[in-house]
Amino acid sequence: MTDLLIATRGLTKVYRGGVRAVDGVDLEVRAGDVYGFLGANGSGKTTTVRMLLGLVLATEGAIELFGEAMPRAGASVLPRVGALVEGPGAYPHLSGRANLTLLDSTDGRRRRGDRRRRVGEVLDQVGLDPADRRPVRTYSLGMRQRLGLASALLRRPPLLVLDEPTNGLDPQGIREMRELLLSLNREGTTIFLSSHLLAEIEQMSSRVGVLDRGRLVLQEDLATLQAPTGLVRVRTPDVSTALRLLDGRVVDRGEGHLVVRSPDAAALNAHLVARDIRVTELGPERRSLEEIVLAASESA
Ligand SMILES: Nc1ncnc2c1ncn2[C@@H]1O[C@H](COP(=O)(O)OP(=O)(O)OP(=O)(O)O)[C@@H](O)[C@H]1O
Repeated sequence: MTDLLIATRGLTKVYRGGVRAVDGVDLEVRAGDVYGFLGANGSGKTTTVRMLLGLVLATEGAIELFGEAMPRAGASVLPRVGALVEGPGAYPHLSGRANLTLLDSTDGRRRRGDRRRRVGEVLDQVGLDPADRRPVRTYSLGMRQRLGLASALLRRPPLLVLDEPTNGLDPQGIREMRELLLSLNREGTTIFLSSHLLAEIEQMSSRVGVLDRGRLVLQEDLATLQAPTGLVRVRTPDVSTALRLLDGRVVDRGEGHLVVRSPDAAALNAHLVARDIRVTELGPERRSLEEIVLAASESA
């Protein structure tokens, strides 16, 4: 499991009272991934994230972060992991800046002289005003979420583990968070993020894991999942002429469009245009993540 930044085998959590919140999960997160961990409310995402970070003890199974067994290797591994878990903790009577300064001072390996600059940089990065002196208790949920991310970034960790990072953010805040995470990923940070929002995972992730009632029902690269299906969607005002021409290859038709079996969209386009069929739009069909997730959950 060593070339993976996060690897679990048979990870299971049974809470007291018998709730099997996580059931035999094998995660594989590679360096450079934006791994979208998708699941409905209550499917076990938070429990999994907490086990990865050593905050909840697994009932069964193994966890490795950076190839080292958790929670045993926590002291050497966790400084390399930036985490944002539900309800980021901060001192409510202090400003965001003061909270981060305090946090930075607990890390003995950090140079004191750089602290001001370091703290200013991460505040800036997450879109909080470094000059803001208001106490955290006056912060909105979105501002607290940003502060939580700033704390996670303070050590410039190569791996971020984020539980629902866009919780409480407005659409503009969600977009900023997405752009920030993608830019960190481009610079080399591996990101594991949980979400119950399909669209969010579809827009951000290179790899997807889907949790359904505690079980991992799907884990695959998004590009593989959304590879062309061998079908091409054609939009044209000349549906009936096109239908006659493509007889036998049309698998579906609708108002102003056809779905055609064809391995080569460009060749199909040339064929239609050569027969004077007006094409307003044409492209390979890809399954949406929603369709993929529904199919995986149904067959599990
Ligand atoms: N401390 C606990 N004791 C008992 N059961 C728990 C505990 N924490 C979570 N559970 C149960 O475990 C299951 C999974 O919960 P978990 O919070 O991990 O899911 P989730 O996917 O993160 O959901 P959400 O998106 O709502 O946070 C749920 O049935 C929940 O009620």
